[in-house]
Amino acid sequence: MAVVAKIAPSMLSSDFANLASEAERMLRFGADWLHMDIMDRHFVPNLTIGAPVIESLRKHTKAYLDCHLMVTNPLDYVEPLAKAGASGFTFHVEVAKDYWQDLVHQIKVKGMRPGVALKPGTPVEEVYPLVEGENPVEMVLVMTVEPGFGGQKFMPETMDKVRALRKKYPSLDIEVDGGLGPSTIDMAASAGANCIVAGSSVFGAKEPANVISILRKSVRDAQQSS
Ligand SMILES: O=C(CO)[C@@H](O)[C@H](O)COP(=O)(O)O
Repeated sequence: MAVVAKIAPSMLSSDFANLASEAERMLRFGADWLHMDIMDRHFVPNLTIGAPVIESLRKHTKAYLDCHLMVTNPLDYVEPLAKAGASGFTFHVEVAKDYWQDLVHQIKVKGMRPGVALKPGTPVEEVYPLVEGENPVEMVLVMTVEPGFGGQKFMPETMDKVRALRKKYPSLDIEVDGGLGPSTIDMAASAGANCIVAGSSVFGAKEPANVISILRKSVRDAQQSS
């Protein structure tokens, strides 16, 4: 089964004081998902949002809220985020090596879609057991910058991981996040990524709808030529 292109503007680059209207604007411009960066100032050196903000946003939209947990203790967030209305729950493999099975089980029981993320320095082999296990994750998020901040430079060397994942798992959702925009998307799309997170390139554009459509076209073109 072919994987579907999903374009997910990172709301970290939005005006947080107007989150609901920013979300509505992105969906109107063609976004498939809204990417929500949850940071605890421990796993990463930045602090952003948590369940209360997801809950507030959920009151204004039915959109898929793709939550990326850059936190040291993801288990603590399962119940609150489920209650808040999160759709996807992507945790980092670096913190969950000893208990990912329980974590994935709880995420699914609470009705969310589990994903696993890995930092640029983490070997891709570390997520294989999570994709192949009895209770597998449904998406792998390959970080293409060091997690923590928007507006960083895309790291092309992370594409080896995307290529390896796509070769091994033809129907897996593979997400990339960090430094993606019109000048870098072809590298990610041709490596096999189908879920594209983009913050500054979309929110900083004069015409965000154009950027969203360029990102989608690149993924579709790469899929057709593969
Ligand atoms: O998770 C993160 C940063 O840790 C990202 O979601 C960024 O927010 C993406 O922003 P750009 O690199 O596209 O500006």
